[in-house]
Amino acid sequence: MRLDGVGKRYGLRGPWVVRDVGVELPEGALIRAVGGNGSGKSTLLRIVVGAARPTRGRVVDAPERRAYVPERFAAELPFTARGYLEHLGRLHGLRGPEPARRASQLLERLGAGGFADRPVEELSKGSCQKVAVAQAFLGDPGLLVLDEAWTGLDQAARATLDTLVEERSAAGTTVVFVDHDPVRLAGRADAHWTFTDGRVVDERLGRTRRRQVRITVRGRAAGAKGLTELPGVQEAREREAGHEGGGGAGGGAGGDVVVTVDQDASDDVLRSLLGEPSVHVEEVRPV
Ligand SMILES: Nc1ncnc2c1ncn2[C@@H]1O[C@H](COP(=O)(O)OP(=O)(O)OP(=O)(O)O)[C@@H](O)[C@H]1O
Repeated sequence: MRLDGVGKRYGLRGPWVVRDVGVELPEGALIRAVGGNGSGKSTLLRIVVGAARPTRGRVVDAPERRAYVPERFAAELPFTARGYLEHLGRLHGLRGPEPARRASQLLERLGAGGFADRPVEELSKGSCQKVAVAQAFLGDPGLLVLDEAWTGLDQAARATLDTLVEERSAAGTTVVFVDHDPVRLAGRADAHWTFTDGRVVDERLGRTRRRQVRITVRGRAAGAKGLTELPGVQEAREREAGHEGGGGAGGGAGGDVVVTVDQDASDDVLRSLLGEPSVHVEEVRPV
């Protein structure tokens, strides 16, 4: 994905708050946006995620599935926290019991299980922010944009959000985030976008990501279990059942397993997967 000559002004004669921005968003990159108040970060993030249109320029090759935690979350919702997340889960393509399972799991992880059945509009600001965060992790997006998503969360939920972001990033989602804490995900970012009066300097941090390959297999009865012990395997994850393109059975029994493996070890891992009876290799692709 990339932005090409993107500019934005509000109103016909308003000042340009984003000017001629050309940046690349490589698949799976973790990008931090940095800059003073009013420098254009939120405006550009809205354009990146498709929540606003650029006045000039264009957004090229944006992934279809996108998730967003906006700077301000509209809390006047006629739903309970759980009901809202389940509803969104279905919109994200989750089927059967999956929306409920994922909603409960995310609310628990964020320490929000205790108010899952209260109306969102009655929740405290921090609790509401947990719902705002949870909704962005329901699906399996190609792009995730977080605009000060940590703000208002308690310490435990902030740490959980760090972990959720790292999980998504390891799974190949491109992530763009803004946060006031300068050490937030320190050492993890692949690039910094530094904003000054709407202009952006794209600094590649040269974090050496090892080249990796993602192998999707179906029919492995033991799910992801044991796969991370194979040399070169960085992650093995059961794809959520009921998700579009996901395996049907769930719990790993016959569902899809996505294995992320260092490229140098990928031939050996493929050989051992192909050696397993009843395993079908669905897809092999570089990350
Ligand atoms: N809907 C809007 N209508 C008019 N002007 C806007 C609107 N949204 C933002 N602006 C203006 O655009 C400029 C950039 O705002 P933006 O929110 O993108 O900056 P930011 O870097 O995210 O700031 P902060 O760190 O304070 O959140 C500011 O001058 C702001 O007042």
